Amino acid sequence: MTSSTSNFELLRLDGVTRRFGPADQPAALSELDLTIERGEFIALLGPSGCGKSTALNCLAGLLPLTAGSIWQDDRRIDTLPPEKRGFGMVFQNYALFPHLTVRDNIAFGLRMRNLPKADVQRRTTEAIDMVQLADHASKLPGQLSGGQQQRVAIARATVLEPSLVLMDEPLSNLDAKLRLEMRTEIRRLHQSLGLTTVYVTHDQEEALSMADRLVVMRQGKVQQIGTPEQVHTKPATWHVADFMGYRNLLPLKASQLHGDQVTVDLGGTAIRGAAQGAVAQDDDVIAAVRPEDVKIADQGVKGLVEVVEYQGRERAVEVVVDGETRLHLRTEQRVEPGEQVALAVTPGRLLVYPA
Ligand SMILES: Nc1ncnc2c1ncn2[C@@H]1O[C@H](COP(=O)(O)OP(=O)(O)OP(=O)(O)O)[C@@H](O)[C@H]1O
Repeated sequence: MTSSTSNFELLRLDGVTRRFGPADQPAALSELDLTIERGEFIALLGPSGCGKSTALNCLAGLLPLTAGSIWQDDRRIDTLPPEKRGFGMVFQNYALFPHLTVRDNIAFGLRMRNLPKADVQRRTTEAIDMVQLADHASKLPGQLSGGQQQRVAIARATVLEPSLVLMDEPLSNLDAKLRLEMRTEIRRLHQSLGLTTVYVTHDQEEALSMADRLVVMRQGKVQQIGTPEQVHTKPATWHVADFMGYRNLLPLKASQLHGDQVTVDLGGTAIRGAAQGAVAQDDDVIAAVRPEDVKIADQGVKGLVEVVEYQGRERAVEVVVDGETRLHLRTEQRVEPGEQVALAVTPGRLLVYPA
């Protein structure tokens, strides 16, 4: 094995920063600290423009760092060109060789390594099957759909079993059904080949279902690093909560404190939530709760149903409390616009952030 593909125990990003403009402007990526263990599946998650691709390109060696360093164990690698890093890459527009068939595109890297012919054939066939392209193996990239081309790129990158695989929204061109299948396939491949993967997506569901740890970013900065469960149930800031599906973000006041519990007043009804960060009495706060944790009840916060959207088994309902605060909830109950309802929040599910 050459040194470029040697494996590692830890990959460490230390204060990785990348600017595209002058130093008085916010950086595209600001002081990213992250340690990745061998075998981990890491998702970089966040809204458009938050710096995910910039982070991945810095890792890949496609963008020089403005500041900081990247280490593979005790070897500094941010000064190496991309090809010396030996990483597998699947990017949105990662060009295939147009004059080579699907099979030859996938086999290319293996052949370059002078592996025995039978090995090349076996591994290539496995990779083609994995991305479900057996029927297209003899076609040229130009004869494939965008999604099929992307699958060739995934197979081509992973067939080499690189020490690190970098993927930037690799499923973005696929239809919904195939996207779900490929999620599982990529995760399976990651596991069975013992890969280490860094995966960029703006799709929280994709990140939650695939990754061991999520790095949630906003405006070039890390907001939270944690397991899917940590990020999903205990978002570090209300921005992360917003991104993780806490659609109800209510600007309220903290009326009482009891340890780490906070009482807020919503439409004349006191509700208890768990303080996330430093909250003092009478502080302005943001109370966050998911639509699925707000229920129509016999008593509770009074509101007026304004919008009802049919969504199969459930309905998405928008209720106005006190004539101004909008609450989103999901219910199997039949309700109509104009109806008065009472709402209850599932105990323990209201999170209260400093505003
Ligand atoms: N080559 C460039 N020149 C100037 N600004 C850039 C360049 N590349 C990215 N940026 C800026 O850096 C910021 C982060 O961009 P980046 O592509 O990393 O975001 P992202 O989270 O990957 O977004 P998306 O999901 O839309 O791809 C954005 O404000 C973007 O406009």
